[in-house]
Amino acid sequence: MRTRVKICGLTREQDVDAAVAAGADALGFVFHPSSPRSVDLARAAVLAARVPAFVNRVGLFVDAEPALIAEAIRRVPLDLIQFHGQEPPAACTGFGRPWIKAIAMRDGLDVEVAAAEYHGAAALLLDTYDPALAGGTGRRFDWTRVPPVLAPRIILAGGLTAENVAAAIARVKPYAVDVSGGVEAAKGLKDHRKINDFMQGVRDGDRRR
Ligand SMILES: O=C(O)c1ccccc1NCC(=O)[C@H](O)[C@H](O)COP(=O)(O)O
Repeated sequence: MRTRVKICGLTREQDVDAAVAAGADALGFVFHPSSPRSVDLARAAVLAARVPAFVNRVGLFVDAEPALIAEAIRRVPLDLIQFHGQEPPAACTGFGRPWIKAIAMRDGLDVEVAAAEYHGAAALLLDTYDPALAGGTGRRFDWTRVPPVLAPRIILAGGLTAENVAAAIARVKPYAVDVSGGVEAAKGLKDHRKINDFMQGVRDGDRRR
């Protein structure tokens, strides 16, 4: 199976185009005001409109008001919603879109229990826990904590780069990988060479799955 790739935190037209050209399967737009990668709805609508068919547009929220999520769906062509905060399962449904739940890999977390709790999710995005940041930490977690039985539902995130993504794929065999900081020149500004190198790393990983 080919590992899918989501590139998150896009803020510029040229970065959207570069990610699509490199073969990304999904692009993430961060609607979390305190993120350095945050975009407002008008900007996201412009960026999302550039994305061709068969590439998914993902709107990322952190404990957002339902009214804001509903407005984003009205104004921005979003294919999926990513919940990246403390949202309980009931808060993730009812928006008329498939959804991804991000799970912070804090010490002691039982991933299988979390997966059962969020059984309605299209996928679970496992990300590094940081008490000060909701996401985009740029740091990896211990990949051996991912139960192999869940791998087909997992989007692996946290500190992935062109240098480590092949090993991550060989170890975890996730459905998809998610990257933000590992393909950036600065926060919110993607480096197109890093994007291409990352995609090559994914292909290398797929040969080792
Ligand atoms: O990217 C952010 O700034 C961010 C802020 C708040 C919540 C989530 C955020 N990003 C979520 C993502 O999906 C990132 O791609 C994921 O956390 C991995 O980031 P990185 O470790 O930089 O690759």
